[in-house]
Amino acid sequence: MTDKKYIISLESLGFGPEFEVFKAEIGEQNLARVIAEHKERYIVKNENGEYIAEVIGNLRFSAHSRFDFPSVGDWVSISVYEGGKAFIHRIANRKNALKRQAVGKDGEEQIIAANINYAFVVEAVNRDFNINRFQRFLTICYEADIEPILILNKIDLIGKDKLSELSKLISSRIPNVDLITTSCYDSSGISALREAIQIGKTYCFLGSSGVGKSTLVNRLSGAVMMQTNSVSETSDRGKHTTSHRHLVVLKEGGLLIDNPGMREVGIANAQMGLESSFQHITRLSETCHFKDCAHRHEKGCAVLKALENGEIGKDNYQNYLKMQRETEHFEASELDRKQKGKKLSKLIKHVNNRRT
Ligand SMILES: Nc1nc2c(ncn2[C@@H]2O[C@H](COP(=O)(O)OP(=O)(O)OP(=O)(O)O)[C@@H](O)[C@H]2O)c(=O)[nH]1
Ligand SMILES: [Zn+2]
Repeated sequence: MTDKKYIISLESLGFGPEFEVFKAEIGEQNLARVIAEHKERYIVKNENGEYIAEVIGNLRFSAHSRFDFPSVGDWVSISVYEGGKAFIHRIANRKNALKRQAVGKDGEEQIIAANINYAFVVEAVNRDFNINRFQRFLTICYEADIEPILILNKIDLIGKDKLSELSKLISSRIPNVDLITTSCYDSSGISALREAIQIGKTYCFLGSSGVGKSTLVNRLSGAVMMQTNSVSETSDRGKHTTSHRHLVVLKEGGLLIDNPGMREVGIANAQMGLESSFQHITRLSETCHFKDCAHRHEKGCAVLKALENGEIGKDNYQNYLKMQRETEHFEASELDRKQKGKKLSKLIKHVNNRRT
């Protein structure tokens, strides 16, 4: 066990009523949250401190996929043994999970983090600013049932006029989602951001590479209660052990997950999220002549009509189609994967039958 002086409650680690049953089943003393993941080693934390943990054989053997392994943010049942080490026995049902498609394996999903309340979706104001990407990340949030908050960062790079122009654009395209404008350089908006963070809630940062996610996390955790440095004290691999995903517990409450590798986030099976992030288009599509209208060239398409009369922007429409295609592609490749799996198992049966 390490860092005894940082004793905190389960609630401040994000524990909520949805995990009460799990807690009752395993006993409070065995409950912990996964705060870091590195290969197959984890750091788990509870009221007593932090432990380096690995999954027990049973869990490993019964696992069907990556989903059955712990990920950052999971609540787990542990048993502690000597030297601040623990075994992970079970994972509580996830409230939600942020997923991405594994690199190179078409269609297969990986869990990035679990049990998240809010996502800070970050875009920077420089030349790369892209409202479609904002919307793309929103789609991911809605699909995962994570409430988004928009951050427009690096506002030190532009003047007041440009900022108000961008803010207007964002609030017209994405109404009903809070927007915080920040600069890590001159600190503007950082206190507003800090105020938006609630005690015991888990936040992840989404946004493409270079928008300033890590810088923002560092700014917020300037008074970090506890980075997960305890691993480096006990492991032989030094500080870099924690370079993977981890959950930072802020001194003033609130839990942050920085997400390196969010670059490859794709729209995995996000039909539902797509519908909520393009509410206007979805509402229109209910009045299309054909029920399965793809809004591309169909007769009586309400979306195309709205596009024609300027009710929806061309940009918005094209972005919608692009994400639609991606979703379809994902669904198709997943189906393909399942069919291949079936074919393979048939083949194996066939071979086995011939042997006997
Ligand atoms: N001008 C300006 N630069 C910033 C600001 N915030 C971050 N940067 C710079 O932007 C660059 C990228 O910042 P990071 O925090 O590494 O970006 P990231 O989103 O974490 O990127 P990945 O880790 O690749 O996903 C760094 O050089 C930062 O110093 C800001 O508010 N203003
Ligand atoms: Zn249509």
